[in-house]
Amino acid sequence: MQERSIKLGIVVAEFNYDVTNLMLTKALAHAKFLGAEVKVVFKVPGTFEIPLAVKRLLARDDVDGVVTLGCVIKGETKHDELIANQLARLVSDLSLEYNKPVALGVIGPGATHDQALERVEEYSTRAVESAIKMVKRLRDVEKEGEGTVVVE
Ligand SMILES: Nc1c(NC[C@H](O)[C@H](O)[C@H](O)CO)[nH]c(=O)[nH]c1=O
Ligand SMILES: CC(=O)[C@@H](O)COP(=O)(O)O
Repeated sequence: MQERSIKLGIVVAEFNYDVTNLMLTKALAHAKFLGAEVKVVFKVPGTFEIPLAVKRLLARDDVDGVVTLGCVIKGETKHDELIANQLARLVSDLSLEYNKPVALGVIGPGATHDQALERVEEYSTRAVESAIKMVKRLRDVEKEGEGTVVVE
């Protein structure tokens, strides 16, 4: 039986765009490599604006899961922690609210620019893989079978 297609949305912050644009490129390529369709890319000014965009994409019937991409670089204050910590909490809450996976592809907080560049591929591809795996496994877990059903 042919597997159902997987449709993703990507929300990417424009802040630190020299980093996040590389992340977007990697994420799009990895989604294509894994056979998923990216229906929409929503660019927001910064990581702080990601949650509202995620909420809008999760409400779409043609989006099975959302990948978030951002880069939060340490400044002189703890402003980076404020942004990153809120982001993680809010997107996790949205995932539970909409019963759809939201993958975290946000570098930081506390990152230097060099550390961010070193993590572009790891964070982008990991977030795409997580979203795709969770879409598949959330579908599989509904299947009923004889004995123990292992979802993997
Ligand atoms: N310092 C970083 C920001 N700051 C901007 C905020 O995300 C937001 O856009 C602004 O406060 C207006 O609401 N954003 C990042 O993505 N990364 C940073 O390092
Ligand atoms: C994470 C940021 O918004 C960063 O630019 C803040 O810098 P600062 O902590 O020096 O205000």
